[in-house]
Amino acid sequence: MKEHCGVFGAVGPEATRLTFEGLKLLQHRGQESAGISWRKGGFITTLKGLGLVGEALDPSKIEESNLSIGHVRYSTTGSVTLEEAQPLDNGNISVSFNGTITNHFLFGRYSTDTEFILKFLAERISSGVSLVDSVKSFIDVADGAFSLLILSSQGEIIAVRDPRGFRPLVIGEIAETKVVSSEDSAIKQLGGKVISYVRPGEIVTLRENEIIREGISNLTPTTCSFEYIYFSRSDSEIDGVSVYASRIRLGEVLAKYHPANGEIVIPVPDSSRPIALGFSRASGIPLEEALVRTISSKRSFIMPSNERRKEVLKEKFGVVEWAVKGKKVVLIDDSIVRGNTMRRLITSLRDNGVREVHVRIGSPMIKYPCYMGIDFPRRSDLIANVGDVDKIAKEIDADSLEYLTVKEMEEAIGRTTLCKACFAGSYPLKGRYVLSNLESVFAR
Ligand SMILES: O=P(O)(O)OC[C@H]1O[C@H](OP(=O)(O)OP(=O)(O)O)[C@H](O)[C@@H]1O
Ligand SMILES: NC(=O)CC[C@H](N)C(=O)O
Ligand code: SF4
Ligand SMILES: [Mg+2]
Repeated sequence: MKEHCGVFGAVGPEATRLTFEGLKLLQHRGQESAGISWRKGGFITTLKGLGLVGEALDPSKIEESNLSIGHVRYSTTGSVTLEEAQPLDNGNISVSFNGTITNHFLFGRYSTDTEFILKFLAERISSGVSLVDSVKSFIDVADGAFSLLILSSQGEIIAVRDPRGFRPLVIGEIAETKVVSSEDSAIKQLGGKVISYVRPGEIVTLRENEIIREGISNLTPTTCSFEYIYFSRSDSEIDGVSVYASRIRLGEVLAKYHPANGEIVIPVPDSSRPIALGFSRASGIPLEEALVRTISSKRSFIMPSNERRKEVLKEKFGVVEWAVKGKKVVLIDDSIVRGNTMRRLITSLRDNGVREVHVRIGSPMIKYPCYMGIDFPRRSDLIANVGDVDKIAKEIDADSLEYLTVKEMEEAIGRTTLCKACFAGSYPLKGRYVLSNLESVFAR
């Protein structure tokens, strides 16, 4: 799957430096491109590049400013080009966003949903509507997921979270500077503190001397379960719920309802580590770090094509033969999407003399596409499509395979206000869409 993106913004002293540092701490959310916009003398400048933050942005080209937003991208629309990288600016406003505008195609032909947002707002503003009111009419018409930052040449940043709160967004402060970030771990690691998680539907205006918060949605939030399962960093809290604690509990609940007859528990690094730890503690089966992740490897799931995903996986894992040879192992991952990771790992484990592989997954089976910020837009891409659990087990060559149920996942995360569309098929969207139409609109 391709997924999310990360957004970071700052108002106050050292805004651009903090944005640059913040983006590095959100790198797990997007690895295709990175960009920063800042305001100097009433003008907006944007610097963008392809690749990781360190490759894409030369810090010596970033000017000092007290108003800045940034982005790390994992595309869900369009392609991986510099033009489509974010932030996207028109000289007047600059837009940086995490999510997918599910209905953007109903408003015209845009290369990305970000372009739609920018043009929608620009059109309202040019007809005399204020930025905040333009944002309000955007919220009225847009469907889907958006944690969105808008930097204005007038000297403010507006931060908005969609009315269902699909993606995380948090405001905080680092010394004198007000910041907004996809995840609170970035704020805390930079020495700052959280002011508040942005509430679903809320519009926050950040200026040097004030924060104005308005508008809250009365819809039940449906925050993406995958933020807890895979996407966010373990040291983040989403809306006050610890991602690490959720992952530990996913493992404990997995051990409780889906025990496995193995001699060691092996995590698939990185994101399943706390899940495997929870499973190991609850089951009493010792944990072995028998898969070693190549230090330079990227997240495979957020690569833009299946070829690139497989390339990443080829170099990603080594197996500690000493730890696994002759053993029955319980292999824990947070999710199976296309099955690339599992296929590859089980083959490697067997090549290293493993006797039995029992796979336990810390999420329910992914059967439906996502159009709310994560990039698995076609049913045919999902391994769940090959049939029932036994067929999938056969496909990945596992001796046994079990997933959590949706209820068990909710029990573990400790939150029922979650989106579960990719597991259950019912989409918490405003509009009703025919799945096969969305599949062709979002096919890339
Ligand atoms: O079934 P698949 O299509 O292979 O996708 C699922 C895998 O992708 C993710 O890992 P990823 O490599 O993206 O990142 P991680 O190192 O953070 O776990 C996820 O944690 C699974 O391991
Ligand atoms: N993952 C995301 O949040 C992607 C943002 C936006 N839909 C894009 O394609 O650039
Ligand atoms: S469909 Fe799945 S991946 Fe997409 S927002 Fe909902 S829970 Fe998250
Ligand atoms: Mg993984």
